Amino acid sequence: MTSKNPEEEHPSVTLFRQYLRIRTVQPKPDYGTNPTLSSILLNSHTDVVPVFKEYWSHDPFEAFKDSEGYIYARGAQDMKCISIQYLEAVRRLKVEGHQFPRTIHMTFVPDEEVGGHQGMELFVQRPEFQALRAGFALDEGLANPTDAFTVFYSERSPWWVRVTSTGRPGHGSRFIEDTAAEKLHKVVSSILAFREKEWQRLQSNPHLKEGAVTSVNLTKLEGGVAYNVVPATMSASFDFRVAPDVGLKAFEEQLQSWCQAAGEGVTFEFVQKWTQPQVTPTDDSNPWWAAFSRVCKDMNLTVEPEIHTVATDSRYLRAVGVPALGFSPMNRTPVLLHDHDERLHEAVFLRGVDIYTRLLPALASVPALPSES
Ligand SMILES: CSCC[C@H](NC=O)C(=O)O
Ligand SMILES: [Zn+2]
Ligand SMILES: [Zn+2]
Repeated sequence: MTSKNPEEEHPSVTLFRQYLRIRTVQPKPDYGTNPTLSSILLNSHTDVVPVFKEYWSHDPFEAFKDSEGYIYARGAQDMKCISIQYLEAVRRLKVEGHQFPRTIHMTFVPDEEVGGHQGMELFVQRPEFQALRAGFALDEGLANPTDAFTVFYSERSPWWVRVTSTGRPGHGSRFIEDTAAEKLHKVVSSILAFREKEWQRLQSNPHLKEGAVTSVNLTKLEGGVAYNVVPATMSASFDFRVAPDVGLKAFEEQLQSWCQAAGEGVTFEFVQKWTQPQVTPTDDSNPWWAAFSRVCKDMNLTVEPEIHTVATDSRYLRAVGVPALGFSPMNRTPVLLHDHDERLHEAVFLRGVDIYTRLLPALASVPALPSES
């Protein structure tokens, strides 16, 4: 059966034609990649967070470089640096004529900074994503002010919770009982007491890193219409970041009981709720980790494996079974993502290109996994 419409071409014919296009001409045959193996996905997001221009030393979209070599711009760390480092490393490897068994894909995705719902969350469900056959992914990490590099193997689950309290209204001059504010205050106290407990747990155990405990911040208070009117409803919004070892069902029950204990008419809703935390193993049973850490060792890089404190697109990749490491090759660099004067030293940037230039060949040469043979 033949077809005139190229879109209807039999997949075997397409494959045959793709094979014919690979120039396996002696004496320098380009044997190409091994497409039966899963690929390496280099992910970066292209969106950045807003700026408060008046607090910046330089225009945040000018990419000003000072006399010492610091480049100031929104996205300098988060994460336009990495997009270009990936491209530069791949370009170098191509110029040098390297070929690896595994294909390397790069994705430049939108929407990460507002949750990835229109970006990676959708993309991982698409046939185009399946077609990449990603076996392992690299995505963003964080800068590290010390000589070491942080690498993230998991992340906390963002739960954005809005607690709404209803109560008796009335004149602001009276002792009204069961007010919305009184009940909301109880919930706020319970949640801030929990926050304090987690903070103390982190402070008292030097082995615990920030990503390993649950954090919460009260980020919004809403309600009220006038000074002398007791409102019938008020709300408080919280940004919880739930550690990956926390039982999520029990945690939700805890939220429920804090609200119940505050009295009648206190409810909560989720504005963001991630429930599929995954951990990418960081031992040599994971061949991707073995390859990653071997390169770091060979390059004398000290690596500190941690749980990411913020939510990145890695969570969507891990949730569909693609192991991922969050890695931004920026040591000796203060963590300035989302901050004023976000900046990166050009030498650190260039060193990052060198690091990817070593990492990519190793990752793209990981031998066939048991599941691939
Ligand atoms: C909960 S979706 C928001 C994702 C965002 N990511 C980066 O900052 C974050 O606040 O962690
Ligand atoms: Zn980012
Ligand atoms: Zn960000």
